[in-house]
Amino acid sequence: MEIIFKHVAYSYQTHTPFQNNALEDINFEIASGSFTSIIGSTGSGKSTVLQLIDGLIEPTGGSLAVGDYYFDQMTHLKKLKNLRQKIGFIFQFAENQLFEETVEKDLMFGPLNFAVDQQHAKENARKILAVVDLPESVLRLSPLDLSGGQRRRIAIAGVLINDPQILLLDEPTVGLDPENHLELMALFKKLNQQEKTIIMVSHDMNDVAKYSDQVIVLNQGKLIKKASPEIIFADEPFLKSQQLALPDTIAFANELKKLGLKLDEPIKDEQELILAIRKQFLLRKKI
Ligand SMILES: Nc1ncnc2c1ncn2[C@@H]1O[C@H](COP(=O)(O)OP(=O)(O)OP(=O)(O)O)[C@@H](O)[C@H]1O
Repeated sequence: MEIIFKHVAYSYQTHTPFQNNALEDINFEIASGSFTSIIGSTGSGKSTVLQLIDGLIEPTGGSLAVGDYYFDQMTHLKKLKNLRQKIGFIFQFAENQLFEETVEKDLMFGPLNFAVDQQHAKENARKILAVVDLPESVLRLSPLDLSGGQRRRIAIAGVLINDPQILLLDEPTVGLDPENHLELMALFKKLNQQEKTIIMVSHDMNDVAKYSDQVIVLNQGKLIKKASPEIIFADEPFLKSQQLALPDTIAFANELKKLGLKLDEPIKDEQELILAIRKQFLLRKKI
C-alpha cells in the first residue's frame, strides 16, 4: 500500500488558546514494501505522522492517501476502521499494553476483535510465537512472568497476528538490551523482505542507517529533508544543525579517512565498513 501526504497539516487543540501546530505542509510518498525512517529532534512531529497514517487522527489541513483510502479534515475516523485492520502500530514500550491474564488470551484479543472464531484465534496465537522466536510454553504464562524482552516480543506478536501490510514502529527497540535489540531489528528486516511496508520513528541512527531505504527528517513540524540514508549521513554539518548523531560506523569511517584511508563508497553498517577496509588493505598489499 502506497502512502502519499499532500500538504498535510495537523494542529492539536485547534481553536483553543492551547493550539499546537504540530505539522505544517508535509509532502512525501512512501512506496509499498519500502523501509522508511522518520527522524528529528523531540517534538518535531514524528509520532503525529504515524498517528495520521494509522487513521487515529485526521489532518487539519491537506490530505493523505494510504492505499485506496483517501482522507482529509472532512473524513470521519470511523470510516477508517478497515484501514486500521491493515496497519500494525507498535507503540513505544509496546509491552505496557499487555493486559490479559495469559499470553494466549492477549494474542487472541486482536483476532477475536476482528471476528475470527475462537479455534482459529487459538491456532494463530500458537503459530505467531514462532515468528517472534518464543516457545509455545509461554502461552499459559502471565505476561508478568516474562522478561522485558519477551514481553516486547509478545506485544509485537499481538500486532503481527493480524497480518498487517504496513508496520508503524515508534522507537521499537527503546529500553532493550543489545541482543534483543539486534534480534528485533532482524525480525523487522525479515518482515520488510516479505513485502511489508515499514515506517519507523527512531532516535537510533545506527538502525536508521542500516535498515532504511529512505529517511525523512522533520524539524518543528516541517519536512526539511527526504533522501537515502547514504545522502543524509554524508552531510555532517546538516546532522549537527539538527542535533542528530552520526551512526557509529560512519563516524568511525570518517576518522579513518582523516588518517588517510581511502573510503570512497558510502558506508551504512559494520559489514560494509569491514569490506571497504579490507579492499584498501588488499590494494595496498598489491602496491
Ligand atoms: N495530545 C497532544 N496535545 C497537545 N499537543 C501535543 C499532543 N501530542 C503531541 N503534541 C505536541 O505536538 C508536537 C509534535 O509532537 P510529536 O509527539 O508528534 O513529536 P515527536 O517528534 O514524536 O516527539 P518525541 O521524539 O519526543 O516523541 C509537540 O510540540 C508536542 O508537544
